[in-house]
Amino acid sequence: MTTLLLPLIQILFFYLIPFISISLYFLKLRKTINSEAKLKLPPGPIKLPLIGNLHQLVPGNSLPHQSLGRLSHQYGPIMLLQLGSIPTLVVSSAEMAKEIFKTHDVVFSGRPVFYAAKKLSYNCSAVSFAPYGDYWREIRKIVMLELLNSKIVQSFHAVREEEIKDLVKTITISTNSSSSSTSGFRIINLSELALSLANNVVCRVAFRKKFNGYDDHENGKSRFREMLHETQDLLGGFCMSDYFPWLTWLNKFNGLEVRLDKCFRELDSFYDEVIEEHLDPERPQTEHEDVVDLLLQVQNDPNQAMKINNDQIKGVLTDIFIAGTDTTSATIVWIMAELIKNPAAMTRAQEEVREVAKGRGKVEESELSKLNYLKLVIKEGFRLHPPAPLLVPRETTEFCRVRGYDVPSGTRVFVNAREIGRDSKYWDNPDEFRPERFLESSVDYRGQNFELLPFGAGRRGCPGINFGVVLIELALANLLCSFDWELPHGMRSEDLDMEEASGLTMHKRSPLCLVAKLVYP
Ligand code: HEM
Repeated sequence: MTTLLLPLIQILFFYLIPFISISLYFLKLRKTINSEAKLKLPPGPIKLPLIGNLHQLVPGNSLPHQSLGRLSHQYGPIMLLQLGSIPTLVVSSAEMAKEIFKTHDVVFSGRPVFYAAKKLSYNCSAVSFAPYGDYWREIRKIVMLELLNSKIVQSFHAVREEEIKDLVKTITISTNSSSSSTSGFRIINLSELALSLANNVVCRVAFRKKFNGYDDHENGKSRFREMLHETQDLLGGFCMSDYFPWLTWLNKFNGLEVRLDKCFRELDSFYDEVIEEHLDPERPQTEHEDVVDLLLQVQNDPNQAMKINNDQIKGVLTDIFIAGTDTTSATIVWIMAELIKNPAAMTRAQEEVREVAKGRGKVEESELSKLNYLKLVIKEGFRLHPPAPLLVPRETTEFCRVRGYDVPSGTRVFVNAREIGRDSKYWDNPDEFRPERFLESSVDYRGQNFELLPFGAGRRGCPGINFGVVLIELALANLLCSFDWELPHGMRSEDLDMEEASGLTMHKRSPLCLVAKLVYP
């Protein structure tokens, strides 16, 4: 019996399924070609059979936003590519971004469903991955009103201040121990410390536990760190079926499904543990509620229009971990790297924070509004290094005409925020880090000025902007207040690697390692 079944299964997997998939692909292709012939589509490069323009996305060592930026110089600020079998619109100018985020915002408010994201966001229960519609509207409203409004973000100030105090203490202890250095000063890995800071703040705000509190002591590993890292890796990695949906069956055989299942099970049991702890009536009360407390209150509130279940709570927690940690730490690192390369800006920012912190040696959250120059530094950092260079992909929900071009329903959309932030049409010497350019300008990053879009814009613009920015401001203010920063001995600022890494968030490719010298108040 088994000897008969085996060849049959082999025929099915190796011949029949690929044959059916390829036939379906060509049938769809014929239908698409027929309907495209009648449309006035945006310009774009010639497509190869089967893969379309996929080969042009990552030529050589380029990252997708860099390759797309180069293509847009050739084909214009609105271009259409075919990535695998997915029509993809790429928007690369402020004018075109305004068209899609303002004039056609509703049509452009869909999100494509990616294979890994669907599973890890509890079947798209997270705000960021939910399809445009009633569920997304309600869950976003809950997140905006109950979790991320400015009063609640402000209520977490003690967590931020404590974590930054710990960060300064860790660096101070390192600077006092000269054991591991060659020049008498210890080298600080700021990339690692900034990531720990963001993770600790988000974990304490989300469920009142330190990021390092979930350690696997037996194996000496941080269970949470590994889980978060794997989730980000899966969400940011390349998945064939996101470009060739007819190849979804491959995920069962290429190891992806197994990896995803394992990651999901770990994440899920971790969330279950956290929710159970929060439901324990014996749990000690504290002054402030955390995100899980707030979501459980929403779940039990009879006045809420939508009843949320535990999977939806877990989806929102995934939102907060994924969207709120790497983006913030990457920004802190890029800005510190730019300041070290631009000593005049560093000195000006330090003079400002030290004046505000006079005699106390630290900046408090209530004093951030006085740091005008630091705010310009942060704007300039976001312009040059938006942590999500292509934002989060959108998808058109129906047919639409943009500046005379036809954009079919279901088109995937990338907005190249990094390219727009360096467009010489809006920015003088666009590659220069020059915070003073904002002195005479009211341009801001909150989604109203389409030449600066690190948080996106429109209905689906980032709801965590206040949460992210306040941590970035407070961290930078205190790093600049407490320490003088230098490059390691013998290194020149031209040697500092400013290359970008691939992944869900645009990190600096190599960690930022600097020498810190404690400044006494
Ligand atoms: C430097 C920090 C951050 C940056 C640069 C950033 C950037 C972005 C971008 C570009 C988008 C896509 C916007 C669009 O499609 O127009 C987004 C969406 C989102 N962000 Fe952020 N983000 C940051 C911090 C945060 C934080 C701290 C949270 C939560 C605590 C958060 C939660 C979200 C959520 C839930 C969405 C999805 C919104 C939707 O689809 O309706 N973000 N973010």
